[in-house]
Amino acid sequence: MAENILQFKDVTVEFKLRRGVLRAVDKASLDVQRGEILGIVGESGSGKSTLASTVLNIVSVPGEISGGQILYNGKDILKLSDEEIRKYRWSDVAMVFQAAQNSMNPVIRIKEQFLETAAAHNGDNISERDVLAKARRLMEYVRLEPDQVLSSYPHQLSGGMKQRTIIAMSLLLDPRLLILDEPTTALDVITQAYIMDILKAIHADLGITMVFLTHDVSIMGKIADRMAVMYAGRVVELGTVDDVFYNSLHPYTKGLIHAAPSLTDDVSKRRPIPGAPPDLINPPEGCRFAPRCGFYNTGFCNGEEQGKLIEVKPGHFTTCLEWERMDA
Ligand SMILES: Nc1ncnc2c1ncn2[C@@H]1O[C@H](COP(=O)(O)OP(=O)(O)OP(=O)(O)O)[C@@H](O)[C@H]1O
Repeated sequence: MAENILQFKDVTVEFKLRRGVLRAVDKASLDVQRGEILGIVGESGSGKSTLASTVLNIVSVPGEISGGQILYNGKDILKLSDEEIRKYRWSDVAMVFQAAQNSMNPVIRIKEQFLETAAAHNGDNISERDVLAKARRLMEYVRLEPDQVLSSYPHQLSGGMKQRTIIAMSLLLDPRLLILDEPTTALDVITQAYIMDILKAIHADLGITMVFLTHDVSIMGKIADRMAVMYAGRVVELGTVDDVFYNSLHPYTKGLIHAAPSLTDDVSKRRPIPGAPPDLINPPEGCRFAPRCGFYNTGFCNGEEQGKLIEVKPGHFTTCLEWERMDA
């Protein structure tokens, strides 16, 4: 059986807002296997980024992790001391944030950004010389010209170059798990494909575990081994990419796949999912997808769900009670 590097167990994250409590992640459970590339897909607002931020315990204010556990190599990261978590960030787990290319410090050169990262998170005190030697090697890894890029300011680089620089920086302290939040979304298709290629090469070379978050389901087949589908704060389906694509066990997954643009498909065959995701302050009882689901109220589904992922076929999980009718 595959060994888990990371486990989310019933993780709940709440934002206490004026309007009420918004539960961005609601009892999400998910295992990440050592060495795999796991994709998490879901519409904007489904809770992907919030779930990912729990891995580093950096949920943004006014959010808080109000329930569940996040286990890294079996250890509850919510119980780490400040010193332990500082070392754990970047050296065990690194994250490339959404639109990270816009968040680089504009007034310092790339090489100083590498040095600052090492200084902030590296307990073993590698010398500046070693940090820069490593930065050069990593730049080659992401197919950038080291001397030119390391002495540049962020504005001197294209969007794709900045994103590759950030991927290189995330590898500086040899993390075992890399989380990438929409790493190619702001980029053109050619640059996207190039970055995907680089990520696959890094994965093959370093055997690093990757968690890849995106709203674009069509990317999954190009990069991931397994994929999880999130809807309204919950993980509703999980399995190998092939199983989830070709034998979907949740109507939301089917909807997402049929709504996805494809370069080869006839655009007229694209079918958007009707309606909109629920308000997470007052979500519907039972299955949150029911109001948008073609199976709801057709005689056999009354909107109940299993409440958690159930393994209905080996390695393939769903929350939908009607999974057997999914081919109908
Ligand atoms: N700082 C915050 N304050 C209030 N609500 C927030 C905050 N951050 C996220 N949320 C809410 O939590 C829910 C989940 O958002 P999240 O960003 O995790 O989704 P996502 O699937 O990653 O979408 P996207 O790709 O658009 O970021 C949304 O309803 C969002 O409005």
